[in-house]
Amino acid sequence: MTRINSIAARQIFDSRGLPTLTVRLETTGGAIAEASVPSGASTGAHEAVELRDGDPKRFGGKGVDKAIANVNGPIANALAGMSLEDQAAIDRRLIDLDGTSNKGKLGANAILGVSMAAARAAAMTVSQPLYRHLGGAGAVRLPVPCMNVLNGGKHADNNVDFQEFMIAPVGAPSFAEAMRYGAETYQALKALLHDRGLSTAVGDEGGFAPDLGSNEEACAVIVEAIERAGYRAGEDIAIALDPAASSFAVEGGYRLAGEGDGVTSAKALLAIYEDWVKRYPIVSIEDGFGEDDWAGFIAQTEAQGGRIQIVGDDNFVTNPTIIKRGIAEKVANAALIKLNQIGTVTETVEAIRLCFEAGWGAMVSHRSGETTDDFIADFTVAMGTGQLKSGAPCRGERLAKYNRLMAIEAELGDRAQYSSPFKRPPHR
Ligand SMILES: O=C(O)[C@@H](CO)OP(=O)(O)O
Ligand SMILES: [Mg+2]
Repeated sequence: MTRINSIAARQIFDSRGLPTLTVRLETTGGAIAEASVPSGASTGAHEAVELRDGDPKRFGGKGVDKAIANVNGPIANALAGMSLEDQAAIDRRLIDLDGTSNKGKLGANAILGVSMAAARAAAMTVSQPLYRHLGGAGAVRLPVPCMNVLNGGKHADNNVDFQEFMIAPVGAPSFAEAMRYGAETYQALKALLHDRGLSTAVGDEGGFAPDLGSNEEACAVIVEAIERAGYRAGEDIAIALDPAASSFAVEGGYRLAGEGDGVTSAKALLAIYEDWVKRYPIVSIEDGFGEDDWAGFIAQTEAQGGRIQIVGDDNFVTNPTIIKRGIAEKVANAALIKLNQIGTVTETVEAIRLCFEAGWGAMVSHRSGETTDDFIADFTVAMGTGQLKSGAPCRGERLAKYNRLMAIEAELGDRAQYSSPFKRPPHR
C-alpha cells in the first residue's frame, strides 16, 4: 500500500500576480505529485476561508505564509503515513484537523492544495490518468467549454456591469472542434471590436473588456462575432452569462451603470433577462441575482428554469449543505462547482452528486485568479458534468485546462463523447 511520505508547500504567483501556494506531496514509493490553488475576486460570503496573512507590508496583506506554514507544520504531521487509497479519509482528517465549519483555522487554500495533491498522487500510484482514477472506466464525457470572451464587473475596468459573457459551442462534434469554434469566434470578436474602434485589451479571464453603450451590446457583438466566424448563433454556438449580480446588488435592488444607473428592482432585472433570452441564444444564466436574493433566484427559476439553465454560484459556494437547501427550495436548476469554495475534493464530489440526484446541472469552474494547474480538466471528465468554464481561449492559465481536455479527448479516441447538457436555445 502506498502511503504519504512527505508534504511541503511553497509560494507561487497566480495570474493576477498575487501570491498563492503550490503543494508537493511525495509518496513512500517515491512518486511526486503537485497541485496549485486558485483564488477568486467575486467571492461568495459563505465560501470556505482563503487564509491570507494580512500584513500590509507584504503583498498588500495578500501573503500566504500562514497557509504555507499550516501545510508544512500541522497538516504534514497529521497526514504522514496515511494511505493514499482512501481520498475521503484524507479529506476527513483535514476537515477534523481544521475543526471549524469554514476551514478558517488552517485555511481552505492550504487544505485544498493537499487534498488535490493527494488525489493526483493516488492516481500516479496506480498508473492511471487522474480522470480515470477519479471517475472510473466510464469517465469518457468531455465538457462543453464555456469560454468567457467578454469581461466586465469586478474582472475588468470597463463600464460593462455583467461579469462574464461566454460562448458555448453546443453544436460542435467534439471537444477539439468546440475549441476551434471558440477560438475562431474569439479572433472574429477581436477584429470586430478593433474595426469599431473599441478596445481589445483583456480582463482577468482573457475576454475582451471594451467600454460599450449598454450591457446588451455585449450579447449583440458576440452574436455578430459568431456569424462573422462562419457559425450559426444558437445552433453551433450558444451564449452563457454570469452577471455575478452580487457585485451590483444594492439596497432595494441592483445598480446597473449600463442601464442608466438608477436602482433596478429584482423584477425589472428578471424582465431584462427574459427579453434577452427571447432575442439571443442564451442557454445558461449564473448568478443572475445576488447571493442573498433567493427570492429573485426562485422567481427566475420558476419563470425560465424550464427553458434555460439557472446556475447558483455565490449563493451555493459549492457547499453540499447549502446546495441541499437550494434544491429543496427550487432556487436554481444547476450549481457552479469550484473546488476552492469548499476546500476538499471529497466535498466537491458530494456537491456534484447532490446536483445529479436532483436532476440539476453542474458546471465546473476555474477562478479569476488562476495558476497553470489543470486539475479541473481531469476532474470535469471524471465527474461527467458535460460543462466547464475556464475563461477565454487565450492566456496560459486558462488554456492549461482546455489543452489538457484536448489531450484527454485524444487519449480516449473513439470512446470520447461530446454532447451539450443544455436545452436548445429558446430564442427565435
Ligand atoms: O464568478 C465566477 O464564477 C468566478 C469565475 O469566473 O469569478 P471569481 O473567481 O472572481 O469568483
Ligand atoms: Mg460566478
